[in-house]
Parts: sequence; C-alpha cells; structure tokens
Amino acid sequence: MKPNVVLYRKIPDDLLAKLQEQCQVTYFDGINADNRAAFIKALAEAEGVIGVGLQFSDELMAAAPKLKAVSTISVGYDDFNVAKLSARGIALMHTPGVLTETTADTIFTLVLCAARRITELAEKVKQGEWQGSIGPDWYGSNVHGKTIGILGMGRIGYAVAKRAHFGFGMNVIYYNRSAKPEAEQQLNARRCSLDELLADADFVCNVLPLMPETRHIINRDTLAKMKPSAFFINGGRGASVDEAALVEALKSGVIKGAGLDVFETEPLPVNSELLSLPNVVALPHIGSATHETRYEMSKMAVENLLAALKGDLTKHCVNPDILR
Ligand SMILES: NC(=O)C1=CN([C@@H]2O[C@H](COP(=O)(O)OP(=O)(O)OC[C@H]3O[C@@H](n4cnc5c(N)ncnc54)[C@H](O)[C@@H]3O)[C@@H](O)[C@H]2O)C=CC1
Ligand SMILES: O=C(O)C(=O)CO
Repeated sequence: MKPNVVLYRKIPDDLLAKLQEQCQVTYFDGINADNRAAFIKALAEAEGVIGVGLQFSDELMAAAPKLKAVSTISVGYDDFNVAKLSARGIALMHTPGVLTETTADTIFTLVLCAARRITELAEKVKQGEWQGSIGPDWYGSNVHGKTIGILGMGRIGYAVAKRAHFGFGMNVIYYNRSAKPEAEQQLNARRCSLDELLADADFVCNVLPLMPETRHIINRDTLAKMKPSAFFINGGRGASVDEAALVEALKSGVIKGAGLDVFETEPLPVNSELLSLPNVVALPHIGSATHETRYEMSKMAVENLLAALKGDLTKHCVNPDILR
C-alpha cells in the first residue's frame, strides 16, 4: 500500500505527479485558520509530511502519530524541533546546496542596495524629486575594497564571500564555530571573534542558522560594537536579530544602514518601524526565490521524502543518527 503523505505547499505539477506515483497525497495550498483543522485531521494518518513555512509545533507533532519522515522545502530547519523528532525516530530532510548561489546573489544585492541607497533613490526618481544635479545628500558608500564580515561561513556564507573577494576586491573576515580552510586559502579570508568582526567590518552579513545560540546574536550590545559607517545585512533568519534594537541603532546613527531579507515576524507587519526608515532595504524573504531554484528545491524535497520513507537517510538528512 502507498504511504500517506501530507503536502502543505504548492509544488510544480510534474513533481506532484511523481509524489503521487508512490504516495497517497493529501494536499493543502498553505495552512491557514480555515484549513488548519482539516490539516490536523490529515496528519492522523500521515507517514510523511512535506512543505515549508509552518512552525511544526508540539500540537502538530502530537497529531501525527504515524509520522516517519518530514521533508522541508528549505535548507533552514528552525521550524522543527530536531530533538523531539529524533526522539520519535522521525527523519528530518532539507535542501542544502541547490539554493546556495541564488541566495548569495540576493544577499550581495542587499549589500549593494544598502550601500548605494538604490531603492531609496530609485523611489525619489519615481516621485519626481530628481530636479537637478545631485549633491552629497544623495551619495552612497563604496562597496569595492571594503571589509565584509560573514557571520556563518557555511555554504551560503562562502558563496557571498566569493562574490565579495573576486567580484569586488573586498577583504573577507568571518565568524564561524569551526575554521574554514577553503575560505582562508581561496579567498584570503580571516577567521576572527565576533567582537573583532563587528569592530572591523564595513558590512556585517548574517547567514547563520537560527538556533538557541544565534537567537538575537545581533542586539543592542553587538550593534554598538559596529562602526557608525557600517551596514548590517541579514540573509539568515530574522530572529537572529533583536529588531527593536536594530530599529534604535538605525534611527540613532549607531550604524549607517541595513539590508534585510528576513524578519522576526514574516510577513513583516505593515506597521513595522523598519519600513519608515530610509536607511533600510527590506525584501520579502526572497533569498532563494527564483523559478529555477524553487523548482530544484521542491524536486530535492520530494526525492528526499521518497528516499526517507524507504529508510534511505544517506542524503540531506538532518538527523541520520535515528537509524542507529
Ligand atoms: N534568506 C533566505 O531566503 C535564505 C536563508 N537561509 C538561511 O541561511 C542559513 C545558512 O544556510 P547554509 O549556508 O546552507 O548553512 P550551512 O550549514 O552550510 O552554514 C551555516 C554555518 O554557520 C556555522 N554556525 C552554526 N552555528 C553557529 C554558531 N552558533 N556560531 C558560529 N557559527 C555557527 C556553521 O558552522 C556553518 O559553517 C540557513 O540555516 C537559513 O536559515 C538559507 C537559504 C535561503
Ligand atoms: O531555504 C531556506 O532556509 C529559506 O529561507 C528559503 O529558501
């Protein structure tokens, strides 16, 4: 008999067909207040779950007594409690690698947009405010030749650093829990302490995964250690930043500006003070959002789930130790 699978995010038709060939699929086009009860009911028979963008709470875990594998269509897996999944022998699969370069493109775009005030000034042009030759009040800051500090020199951190080093002649420093010899050899990157990075970087760029140690790693104290001319870029997770402290730092000139793809609450509430600040570039969590990359992520997530349901945890499994 085919295993029951609950899919809670739209995926391309050919990938849905592939999933349906091997599984009995119950599909939800995202979970909201109207369909949550039906989703919870469907979980009762689910051996597999696949989707993204939903906190997989204790309530949902309890509603899924037959669960064997969860496949998130993302590389970040902070929506899941890995320890609790492992304790129940449930495999957690994710999508590393396929989104690395696309996400690095987005993050570097934020570096450029924040430094050169692209969105702010483009808006002024549209509003008819470009009435003469521009002066220093519309100038930005150089990117080339500056120092970029990468928080989290993993797959995406390295891809951002590669762009900075080869494309823009930037000096690369990084904070990571282990040394990254490849980055040091290929990009002349220097590993340093968090404090050193904050003090030296012109662009502090967060690509750390969200976990208890990294929650609010950017806060009032760490922001105060940055240069007043520096920019903070967030391409990791919103909750790595104390957003109230960031707003304060941006308003009071503790730092110069920010480029943000991720937020503590998503979608970013329309009354967020961040939106009223001219020195903030805010994107709607589009790090990996290209047609090509989102297709590859869905494909990998489907393949991951099918493999995990057959007991194959050799690829893209967060907790392969459950087999021991
Ligand atoms: N904005 C977006 O759309 C996207 C955001 N992301 C975020 O980026 C994160 C990173 O993705 P990858 O680079 O693929 O992951 P990765 O696992 O390759 O890199 C993470 C790096 O952070 C380091 N690290 C982890 N915890 C640390 C700690 N407490 N202190 C210091 N270093 C620590 C690891 O050693 C590793 O080098 C994801 O977890 C996700 O949250 C990922 C994709 C898209
Ligand atoms: O994959 C992730 O972790 C994202 O944030 C979206 O691509």
